[in-house]
Amino acid sequence: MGEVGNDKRNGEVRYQKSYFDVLGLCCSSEVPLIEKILKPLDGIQKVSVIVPSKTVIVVHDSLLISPLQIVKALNQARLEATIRAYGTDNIIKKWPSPYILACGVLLLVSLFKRFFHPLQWFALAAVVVGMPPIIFRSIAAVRRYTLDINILMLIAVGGAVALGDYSEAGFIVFLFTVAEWLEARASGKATAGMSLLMNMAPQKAVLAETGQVVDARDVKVNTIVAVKAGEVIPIDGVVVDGRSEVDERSLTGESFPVAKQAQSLVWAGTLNIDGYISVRTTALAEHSAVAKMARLVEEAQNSRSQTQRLIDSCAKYYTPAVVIAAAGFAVIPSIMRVHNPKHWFQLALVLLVSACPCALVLSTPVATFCALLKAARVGLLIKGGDVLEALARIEVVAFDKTGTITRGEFAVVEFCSIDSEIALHELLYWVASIESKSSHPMASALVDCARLNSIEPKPDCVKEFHIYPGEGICGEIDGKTIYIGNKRIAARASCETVPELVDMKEGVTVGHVFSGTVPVGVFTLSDTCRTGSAEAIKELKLLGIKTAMLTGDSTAAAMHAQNQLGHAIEDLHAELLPEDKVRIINDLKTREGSIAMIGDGMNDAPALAMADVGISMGISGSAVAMETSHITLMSNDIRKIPKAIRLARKTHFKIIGNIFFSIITKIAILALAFAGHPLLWAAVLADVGTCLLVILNSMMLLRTRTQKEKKCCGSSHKSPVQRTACANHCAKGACRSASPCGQLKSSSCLDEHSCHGHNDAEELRMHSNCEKEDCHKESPSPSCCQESVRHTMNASQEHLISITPALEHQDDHLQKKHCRRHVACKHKPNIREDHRSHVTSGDRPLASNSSRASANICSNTNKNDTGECCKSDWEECKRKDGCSSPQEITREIGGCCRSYMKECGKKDSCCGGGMIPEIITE
Ligand SMILES: Nc1ncnc2c1ncn2[C@@H]1O[C@H](COP(=O)(O)OP(=O)(O)OP(=O)(O)O)[C@@H](O)[C@H]1O
Ligand SMILES: [Zn+2]
Repeated sequence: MGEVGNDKRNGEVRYQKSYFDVLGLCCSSEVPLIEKILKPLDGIQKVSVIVPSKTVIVVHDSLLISPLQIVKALNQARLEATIRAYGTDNIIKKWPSPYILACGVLLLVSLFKRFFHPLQWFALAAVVVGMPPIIFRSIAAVRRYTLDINILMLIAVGGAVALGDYSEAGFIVFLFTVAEWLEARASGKATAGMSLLMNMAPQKAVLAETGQVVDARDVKVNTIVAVKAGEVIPIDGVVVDGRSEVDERSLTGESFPVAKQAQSLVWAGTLNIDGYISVRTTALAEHSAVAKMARLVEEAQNSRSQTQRLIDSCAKYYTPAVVIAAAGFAVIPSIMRVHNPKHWFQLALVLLVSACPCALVLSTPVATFCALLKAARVGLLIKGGDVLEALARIEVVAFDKTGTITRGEFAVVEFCSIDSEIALHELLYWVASIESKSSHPMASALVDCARLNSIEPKPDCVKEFHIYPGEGICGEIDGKTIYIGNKRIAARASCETVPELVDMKEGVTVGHVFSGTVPVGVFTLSDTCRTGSAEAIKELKLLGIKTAMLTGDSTAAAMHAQNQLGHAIEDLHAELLPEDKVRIINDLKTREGSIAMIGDGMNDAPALAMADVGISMGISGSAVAMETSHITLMSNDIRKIPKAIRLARKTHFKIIGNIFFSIITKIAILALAFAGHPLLWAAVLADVGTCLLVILNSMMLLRTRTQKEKKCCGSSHKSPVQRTACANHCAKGACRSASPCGQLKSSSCLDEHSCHGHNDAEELRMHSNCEKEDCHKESPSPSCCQESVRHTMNASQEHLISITPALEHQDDHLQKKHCRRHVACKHKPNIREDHRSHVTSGDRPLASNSSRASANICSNTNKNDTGECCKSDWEECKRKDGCSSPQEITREIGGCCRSYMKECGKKDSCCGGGMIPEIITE
């Protein structure tokens, strides 16, 4: 695949990154060889060798040297290099080469020498047929003064022939060549997944205006591209028109489709399932998230872990030492004229073959490679083997609260002016204008609240904007200096008193507004825990890991989250400044041991860097956090964290197993040789066999647990706890709980267990993650488990089946009644002071008077027949986050929009695609 890197299109320098499959790349011992070949060539900028996948990546100047010339140079050393074409996996040789087959047949015939002695020459013929590739590669290695496995094998075969042991020589050749072929096959399979990851984004894009098909790399930022149903989005961007569902599995590992419409962000490499959208690009193709991810994974493959470095440096001494010892065993006895020189010579040959550290050298990188690949597939970007090793040792996991444990999607509960001189809409205008410059999750809630009340924030009118990390922000607007933040901001505003809110809703975050030194406003915001937060923490506990919460938010808000999590978190720290977080991480590190920190925001970056493993949230999260962290969760599902730790631990055991196994076989063979049985063929078998076993053992990490999942999803006689666990670990190809209220099952699950057919309320609850029992008790229809359309997608991206289960005929009336009791906005304002005016986020006409005003007005005036309720506005849903169900009927009534679902998640019982959200004016 040729990929243009940092090219200067107008200038002459045009660096290109080319990928080569190098089948002759056996183990790390060949890395220096390849570097020696390529580095001196003109126009080569960087060479990276990925041993486990037999891949060489070269960054070169395409004008000075072409990929073809590079291949030629590699093949002069008999390395069997080919250019990897775009979109194809590296060549997996299905059958061994005719030479290997011929070698095998000849060897087989020679076994009959007992009956007819001259047949022994067939063994020699087998050697002759199978040897050429080994000889050529040895010559290439000798020319470059490197000692590699080919030379060792050549000496061993030569020695066996010299001893007249033709069968033995034939066996060595055959075993070696067959094992090489098997290895190539195995690593080819592992790489197939890798190149899939690299080639996720398409190379072509369609310009919306002209319909012209262009190279994705030539598309500039702010170009509108068209993406039809079934097509992969070519470049990161924002939807400007159209509506569809997008499968982001390739990026996030999440198998449920995400609804997109105007203003939604879309990512290159994700699949547009069912609608036509036009996308305004926000990045160049090479800077898209998927390209970044591919680059990181690639770099991760190249970085060597500590264990690996240790092994590599041992191997460096091991091979020459054993070769010298072998030479000693061959020469000294013959000088001393011992009575049995042949025995000693054989012993020397066994030693020589055992000098190859192949399996040992491969033990770490192959396992790491497979683990990183597996992680990337489920939406976990791990930056290297070292991180994986550190992750396996983690003893404490610290979470940031906002945006990590909670959704970070705040809703304004109250917004009050406490200064009779300042009208509410004016205050809201100031706050929203200044907040539009902030990226804090609270900021967007306040801006939204203003917009809902027909106030358009004007960030351009804000001067002297300043952020006080952990405290809030300030800015100058209309000639006034406005401070917005928690109670700490009072000190910044040089105000000594902080107005307290009386009769406040539990668990809300309180914000204060100061104009100069005068307190002018108070607001409260609420946020909810993410689906799966509690589970993730429980799972970490099962893994024996301690959990902590470090938040800049108030103690009350932290306690509220803790309550929602069922007091699962052991260590709680609130009202922290970024530097406090760093200090606590340090404390925990010395007190408890290895620590991982998970955060999303910019102010978490120092803490992420301080932790042994820093984990950042989401592709859309803060870029700084993504840079400083060691792991990025491509989706916001923190349940992936225990998964990652499990994977890391498993990899650790695999590596230990590999190392142990490769050492023990060497020792066994040498012990056998010294005990008087120098078996040359056994030594070769042990060498190539362990190599192969190490690869296969590591590849088990890539296995998907389909079998187990099928069983667990299908079985109905499991305990609820078991079923939750199973629903959660079910990944691709099995059922999976998705959003708090929506659940999707993929084809295999639907087909095999007809999950959508069962009506067992308990089962539905388990699958849909609705935590409240009364969900089903109150509404007989499976309202909780009803993402109404379940998508089945298969990898071919063409066969799209959507199954619409019979969920439409729900008892509408019952739901309405039910909803009325739960849905938000019925909250009555608590006005304690006479001059406090009040707004809630769902309200439109703003009570702009400063008197005892309370306004709970729906964002949409569609009242229902009784006149007391109104449906949530579809337009608003659309703008906020989009409809998560493609069902048109639900769309119209807005019942499916996620902001509604979010509300549902909070209320537990009202979740479902077909229901009508109502906002009640009291
Ligand atoms: N833009 C802002 N507008 C209003 N208040 C803010 C803003 N930024 C910060 N604050 C206040 O400062 C507090 C601390 O913010 P910080 O970003 O450190 O933590 P957080 O995001 O609330 O929580 P966590 O540390 O769990 O992510 C917030 O709880 C909020 O009260
Ligand atoms: Zn070897």
